[in-house]
Amino acid sequence: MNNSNRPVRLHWMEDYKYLFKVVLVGNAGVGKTCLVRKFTQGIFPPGQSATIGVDFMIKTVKVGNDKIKLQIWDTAGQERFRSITQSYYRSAHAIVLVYDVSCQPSFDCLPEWLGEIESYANRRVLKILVGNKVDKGDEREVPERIGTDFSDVNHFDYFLETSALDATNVDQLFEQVATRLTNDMKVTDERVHQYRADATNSSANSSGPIKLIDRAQTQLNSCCSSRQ
Ligand SMILES: Nc1nc2c(ncn2[C@@H]2O[C@H](COP(=O)(O)OP(=O)(O)OP(=O)(O)O)[C@@H](O)[C@H]2O)c(=O)[nH]1
Repeated sequence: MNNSNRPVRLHWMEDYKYLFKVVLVGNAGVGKTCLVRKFTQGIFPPGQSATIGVDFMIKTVKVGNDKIKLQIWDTAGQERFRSITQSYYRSAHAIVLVYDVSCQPSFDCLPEWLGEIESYANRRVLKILVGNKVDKGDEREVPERIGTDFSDVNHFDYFLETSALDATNVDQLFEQVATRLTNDMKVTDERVHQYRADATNSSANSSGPIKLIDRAQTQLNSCCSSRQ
């Protein structure tokens, strides 16, 4: 995660540790808005209309003892909004790519969405694949195994099937996102502290403290860019 994508570290008076941006993408009608509203408001909205451009909602979750704020961006799946939604990829810490298990064409479009992610998102973004509408048992067109295989082959960090209608795995989806991002961030923070401590100790015996800190940062960047 580069500096521009580091989560906002919040002042102590705001009692949460990190704020992460999560962006949902996928074909129109796969259920992105319903997933977000189920998680943030606990409702399945009747007659949900298509999203225009982008919308966002916020929810705070607990990861261990830490409060984590998720800023969840719900993008429009319709092609005509594509240029607007692309601009939201860059600052995302996690991208949730959603298809509808009862709609084969929404699964067939996944490579196109992956192309968008590769073109516009940070290359270390957390990638989650979601097959929604599992409540539509008899109407299923995409077997779970096919979703798992696609996730593995394309190096997603996590795959699960959900239902915004009956709440299957909805909380789990966003809790996984929060947990994984928090854990990644803590590892990065520990490395930064360690390198800074090493650089400070070394500089006590050296005439070039600035260079040592620069070198530590370079090492950190190269070791942190190995994800994916
Ligand atoms: N059976 C079932 N229907 C769902 C589920 N999630 C969403 N729907 C329905 O699918 C339709 C589309 O849902 P939305 O949440 O608007 O889909 P979207 O992906 O946000 O669509 P866009 O905003 O156009 O990109 C609505 O009629 C919902 O009621 C689900 O888990 N199960």
